[in-house]
Amino acid sequence: MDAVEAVLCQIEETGAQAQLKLVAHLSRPFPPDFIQRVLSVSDPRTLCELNFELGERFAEAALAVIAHAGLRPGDVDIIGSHGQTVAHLPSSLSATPSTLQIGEASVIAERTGIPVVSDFRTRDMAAGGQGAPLVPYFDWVVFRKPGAVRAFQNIGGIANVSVVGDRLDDILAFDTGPGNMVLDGLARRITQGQLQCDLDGQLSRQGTVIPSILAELLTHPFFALPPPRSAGREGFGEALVTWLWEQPRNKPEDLITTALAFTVEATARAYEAYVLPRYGSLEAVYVSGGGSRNPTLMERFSARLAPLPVRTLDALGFPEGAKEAACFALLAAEHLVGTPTNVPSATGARRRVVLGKLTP
Ligand SMILES: Nc1ncnc2c1ncn2[C@@H]1O[C@H](COP(=O)(O)OP(=O)(O)OP(=O)(O)O)[C@@H](O)[C@H]1O
Ligand SMILES: CC(=O)N[C@H]1[C@@H]2OC[C@@H](O2)[C@@H](O)[C@@H]1O[C@H](C)C(=O)O
Repeated sequence: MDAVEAVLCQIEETGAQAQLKLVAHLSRPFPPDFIQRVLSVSDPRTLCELNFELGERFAEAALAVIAHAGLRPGDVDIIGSHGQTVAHLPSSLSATPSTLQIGEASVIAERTGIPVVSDFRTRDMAAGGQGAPLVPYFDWVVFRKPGAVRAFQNIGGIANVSVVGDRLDDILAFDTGPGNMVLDGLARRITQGQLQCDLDGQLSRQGTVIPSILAELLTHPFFALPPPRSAGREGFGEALVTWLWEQPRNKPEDLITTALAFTVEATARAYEAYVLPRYGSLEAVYVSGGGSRNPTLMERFSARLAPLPVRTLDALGFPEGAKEAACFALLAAEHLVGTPTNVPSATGARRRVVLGKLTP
């Protein structure tokens, strides 16, 4: 931990015949404050174990879906694994833009015998981008319709939109803001852990919106950022849920109804600010992600965007819940042939780059 040793070697031949010549060597010390920061990472053991545990879970899921299709691992060329985002810090949140997805690809490759492409976001970020959203390339390849402009709205933990016309370099895509993250946190608190989310919209349907809290939520600094922009748990996670929960004298059902209105309003305002001024009108908005399974959310989002048609992605014959995983299957396949799959107009990267890392 004191320094980084850098060597340049010339290596001829391979295996037992390999011959290594040391060409140069430098030792570059770390500054003391950097060493202190590395030493102070608060819970490296949990992070280390979770990386491998997630790898096991992802491997089991991959083997299960292959079996479900009536295939064997040997029939599959490549696995694309997005991983679990544990931190996402674009330039708006950190002087060291960075992002971390875990779920060890070596474990997946070892358990399945299939090569894995993983860690898709880092190269885009290294090229000056946000590292997100990455789904626009997939939306354009799979769902574009000649002559039409379609919006693809994901409502996951975070919500993001891709607006797709004929040309890849003309895509507008960005994170609109909160999806289900705030709702999930409140649902857990309201039901003392009985429900992990606002299941089927049953909690948010019972309350009324608290206008003063909604107005305060909409002053969140994320909304002042123009696209390209991306969000995460850092802005819309537990800290925000705690703030909401601690607002005095409110009924729990009114708080969750207000949180749902927050997602609806933040998303609709993103269309009004950036999408509609640029495109005029859209063929339709196709919604995917868990939020599309919340009827209260879908009703209020459709009503807010009317007369724009709002449908679930299933209307195009593609199951909405499968979209993000399918996206990373496509990005993994394109990694193998060297196709750049980030969309600089969406992420803000300086250039198009090949995404992902290959674990053979
Ligand atoms: N039946 C349902 N009723 C209400 N909410 C639901 C329902 N099913 C799923 N959800 C919500 O959807 C969320 C998961 O959505 P999804 O799987 O699209 O997100 P993710 O992919 O994990 O997040 P992200 O898209 O931000 O990466 C759950 O946390 C939950 O809040
Ligand atoms: C850092 C990260 O994991 N971001 C996710 C998250 O979930 C939705 C939204 O925020 C989006 O930007 C992204 O996922 C999709 C798949 C994307 O990159 O397009």
